Amino acid sequence: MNQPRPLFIGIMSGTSLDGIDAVLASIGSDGEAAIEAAQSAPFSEGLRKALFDLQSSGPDEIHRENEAANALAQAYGGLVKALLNHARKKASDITAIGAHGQTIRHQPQFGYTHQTLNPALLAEITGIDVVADFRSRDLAAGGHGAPLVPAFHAQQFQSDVDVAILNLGGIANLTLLPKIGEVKGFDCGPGNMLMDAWIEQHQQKSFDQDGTWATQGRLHEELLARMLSDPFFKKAPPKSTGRDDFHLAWLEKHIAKEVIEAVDVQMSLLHLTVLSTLEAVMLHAPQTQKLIVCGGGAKNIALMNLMRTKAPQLEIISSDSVGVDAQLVEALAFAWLAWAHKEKRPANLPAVTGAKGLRILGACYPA
Ligand SMILES: Nc1ncnc2c1ncn2[C@@H]1O[C@H](COP(=O)(O)OP(=O)(O)OP(=O)(O)O)[C@@H](O)[C@H]1O
Ligand SMILES: CC(=O)N[C@H]1[C@@H]2OC[C@@H](O2)[C@@H](O)[C@@H]1O[C@H](C)C(=O)O
Repeated sequence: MNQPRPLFIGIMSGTSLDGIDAVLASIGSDGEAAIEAAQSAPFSEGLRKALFDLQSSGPDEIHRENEAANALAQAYGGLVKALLNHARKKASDITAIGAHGQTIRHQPQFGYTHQTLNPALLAEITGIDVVADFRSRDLAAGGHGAPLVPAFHAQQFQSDVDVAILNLGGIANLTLLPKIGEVKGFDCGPGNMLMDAWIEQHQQKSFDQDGTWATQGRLHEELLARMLSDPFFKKAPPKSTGRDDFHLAWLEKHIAKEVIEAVDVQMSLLHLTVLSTLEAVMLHAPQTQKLIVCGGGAKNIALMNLMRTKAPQLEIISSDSVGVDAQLVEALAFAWLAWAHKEKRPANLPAVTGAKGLRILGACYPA
């Protein structure tokens, strides 16, 4: 009789700061992963603000960071319990949790990136082994420590055509999967983060549902051109980015002193995400036939429509249509990264991150 596949939990809270996604996944001996159950939860207002404030320096940083790390472990722990209840599983059924933590600083040029979380507390709360701190080993080997999902994408989205996977989270990142040849991947710039920040400032909404507000505006060509002139877009990979580089002050610098209707700025930001990502595909993998979009941005109808208008030669689909819920791809990737750690398999791709070689990622806090 076939042995049941081991179960892992993956937990992701990404740069959008919208909340936490958790998946329960079964993973086979070759790393083939399937979602068995999932739960998501928004951040409490207090924790969201604490994490947002930690993105830049300020008084009492060390104390505030440790408090946030504990609060995040409590929030992750609560979601793990809800997930186990929902799936009718016990802690002892789970091999390990892969927990990303919250990126509050990403400075690979100084040799560090920091994902806050108290993994020891998460192991204590759940009674399950916790694998965390996935990025630091790649950085220690000279890499960016990001993006890490390309190895998982290569496993999950293998295809008989040249395919690209685009994650549209706060930041956008691409994995280029040729039929033959090496997997490439890099961060390509802002995903939803600037659109989220702008609508929050002008409409007090956390995001532009389906891109409805953006479509009421007009594209401001000069603003778009100024934003696209940021050197990050032309930089050769390996490259990674975050809130450290793209934020409201960056946008305001490009608006300069010009008076532009807020809704036109939103439409221009929608174009920025679409054009910068498509240009990256065309520059680095012009042979691409199919683009699989995941992350919350895959749910933005206006954004997906604009992508299809600007790149009619590509088949552009959401990962939903190839069987993986677009919102859960990254959480599934962290379940897979925990599996890779437990199996002592390297999970970074040096061609993507720029590391000197393959490394086993993460550190384990036994239950
Ligand atoms: N229906 C929708 N319409 C428009 N945008 C949406 C919709 N649903 C989700 N989003 C966008 O997706 C974002 C969340 O995406 P996601 O959870 O993939 O990001 P993340 O994981 O936090 O970021 P990253 O991948 O950069 O770490 C929201 O902040 C919002 O901008
Ligand atoms: C430093 C950091 O947290 N980077 C995130 C962020 O969100 C998207 C993009 O920027 C990607 O580089 C990465 O996350 C995914 C999970 C990754 O490592 O592949």
